[in-house]
Amino acid sequence: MKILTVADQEEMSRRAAEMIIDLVRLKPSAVLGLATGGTPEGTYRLLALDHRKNGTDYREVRTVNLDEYAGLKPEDPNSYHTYMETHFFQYVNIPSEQHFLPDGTAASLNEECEDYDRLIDNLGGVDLQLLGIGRNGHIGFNEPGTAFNAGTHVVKLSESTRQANARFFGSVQEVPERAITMGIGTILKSRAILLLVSGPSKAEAMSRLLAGSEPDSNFPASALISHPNVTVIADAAAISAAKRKVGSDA
Ligand SMILES: O=P(O)(O)OC[C@H]1O[C@](O)(CO)[C@@H](O)[C@@H]1O
Repeated sequence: MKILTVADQEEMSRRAAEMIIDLVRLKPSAVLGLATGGTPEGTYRLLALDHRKNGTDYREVRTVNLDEYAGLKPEDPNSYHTYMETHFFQYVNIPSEQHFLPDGTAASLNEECEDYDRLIDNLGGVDLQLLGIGRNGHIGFNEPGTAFNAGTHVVKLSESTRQANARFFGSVQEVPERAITMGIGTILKSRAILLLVSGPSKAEAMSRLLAGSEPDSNFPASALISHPNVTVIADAAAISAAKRKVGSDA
């Protein structure tokens, strides 16, 4: 796992956008695994800017998102379908039939999960998976305790995740209790993984990544240790808060 420390969230976003642009230029039909949440918003903004200014071409790109809330229709303002449209898809030229997200309203969520893993395989697998990290170390919506070989599945969201995401909804009660997420096993099949970590709220998770602990299912991001091609871009705020945490725990 390669850990790059950068000055701030803007530099983190710029480095991440550069990696994605380089990949798309090298492999125009790349399969991009995409993430939601606050962390990647700057990266999407810079990709949109680059597309407008430099014309990076996304016509052949396919995208698969990590997760979606159960029960939210694609057009719901809080769905991850809407997030992706708002922050990225509307600004670049990926044909809409090449955007894939799990359907949180499918009649059978379990079948939807199986279909989603099949879809990713049929696309030839993910070339680069973008990830954020939850305060408890979750990746996608894989909460602590998830098996590292799990495929796409339905999860019950932890209280801390619902609290953290309440800022996007009116209140914590409105945050759905369940979601569909790519499993850690699905994520680990990606050929390359780019994990973005920003801000002091990620101190606990970042300190565990820095410690390079053994894979532990209670800390989902530790699954990434076993993957041969993981880059972590962390801003100084996350790194220094993590180091302070290690110091105060010692
Ligand atoms: O980037 P944020 O908003 O801090 O969220 C971190 C992680 O939590 C999630 O939003 C899920 O709770 C992930 O999609 C994201 O990677």
